Amino acid sequence: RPPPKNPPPSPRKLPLIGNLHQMGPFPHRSLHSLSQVHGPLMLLHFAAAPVLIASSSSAAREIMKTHDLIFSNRPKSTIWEKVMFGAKGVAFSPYGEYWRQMKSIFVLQILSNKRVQSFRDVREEETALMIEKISDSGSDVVNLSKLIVELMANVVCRAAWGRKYDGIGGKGGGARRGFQEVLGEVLELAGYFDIGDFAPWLKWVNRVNGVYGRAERLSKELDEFMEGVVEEHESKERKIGQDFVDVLLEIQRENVVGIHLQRDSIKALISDILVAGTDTSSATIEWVMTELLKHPQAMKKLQAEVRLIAQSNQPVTEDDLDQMPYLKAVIKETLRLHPPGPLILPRESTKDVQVMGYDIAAGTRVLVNVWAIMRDPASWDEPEKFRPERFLNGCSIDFKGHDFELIPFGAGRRGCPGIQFAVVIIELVVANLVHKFDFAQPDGVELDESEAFGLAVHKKLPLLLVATPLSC
Ligand code: HEM
Repeated sequence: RPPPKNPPPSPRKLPLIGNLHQMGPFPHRSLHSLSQVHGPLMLLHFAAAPVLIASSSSAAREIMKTHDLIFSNRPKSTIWEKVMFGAKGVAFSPYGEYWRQMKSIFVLQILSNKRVQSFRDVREEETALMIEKISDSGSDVVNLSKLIVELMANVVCRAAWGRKYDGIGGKGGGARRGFQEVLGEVLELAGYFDIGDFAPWLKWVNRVNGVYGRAERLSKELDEFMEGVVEEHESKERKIGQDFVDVLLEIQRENVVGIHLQRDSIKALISDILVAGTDTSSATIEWVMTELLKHPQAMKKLQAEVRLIAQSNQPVTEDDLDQMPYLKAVIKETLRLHPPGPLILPRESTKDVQVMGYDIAAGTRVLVNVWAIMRDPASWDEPEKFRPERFLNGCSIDFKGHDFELIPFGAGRRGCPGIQFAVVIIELVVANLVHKFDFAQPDGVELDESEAFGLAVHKKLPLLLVATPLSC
């Protein structure tokens, strides 16, 4: 095919590797710097593959709204396919009828408002347990990051299959190692940059360095694990509940969506929830607490709001959350500055199309740099500052995918179906933490804000704190 006549501006590329040398360890930051020279829509090359980079809210709107249908495909991911049951879930399945049916199961059945509500007890119990662990630590240093990761894994696993992540073995009585370790490795590999997806002639690199071998081993382990979960749910002795696996098995039995839901699809959908739902939410809570520690005035203001609404000797409940506008503003501001997926998930064009007047060829990958968009001075006053107040006083900007200057959950057909599931647990955990404790850095420990890039961008170093209960 001849190259498009009017492509977007491109930084100079090198033979064979294209622009890969310009990526660095934090691609969202490198791409942001490049966009300041080449503009809000750039065409880069990762090896030979063209990759469109959108770095402004208008570019994002054209891609995820005006031409959403054309950009609703996901590019093929070899690792995701190997580990996640042939990518038969929602997140990486190609756009088409199968994806539409899986997404409708997510939106209407698994992550509907009613279903998310039904896990209220799970969220409140797990939050109370975490608060108890912190209380028990006395004046010792608490690794809050670790507690938050465990809490999120417990909440998601209890919603998915009715038990905590460490309370279940694989098929035949036990996986070879704990589920937490398996999940940790799945998350690590899911965030791996696979050069073989951009330059098939470089796939040998991942065979030699063992990444594909690891993915294949991990896929067997995950399959064994999920098979144990599904078999347990099918067993006649078990009382039918309403966790995600129960819902999926019922859809399978009753043929609700008009297709036979295969066993691998059930395992893939559950795995999608584990991968997309745990790390993103725990990273967000970590960043909220980090920003609050860095900004004592905001912490005080939030504590005052929460302590006014919730009774001092009772935990904050989900009923209380609607009366906490500052809490909601703090969470929005944190997602603006620290989106767990700074480049969201990649998209791919299915047809030739024009974006902002430039020609984009079919089959072009797309990365929307929401990190850059949400720090764009054209949309935000003092964008680098943490100022939750910007979302108060009648500001109607929300992150549900309509305001393209704030899109940490993406937008359009491929937008995140887990917003409600994520937001309610994030709000509940943060409200309970600041309600119950005053926090301080341990002596001699600086508040570190470095990032670790992966499927979700976390803090590089764990958040270590000393927690003093309110009553002291
Ligand atoms: C703070 C928490 C979360 C953030 C920031 C987040 C962000 C995102 C983003 C940016 C995308 C890509 C959207 C696009 O391409 O436009 C996405 C997709 C997705 N998310 Fe989330 N997410 C979060 C929590 C969750 C939770 C809790 C679940 C499930 C329980 C979930 C399930 C999914 C799924 C299945 C997709 C793929 C959708 C598709 O391809 O059609 N996410 N998420």
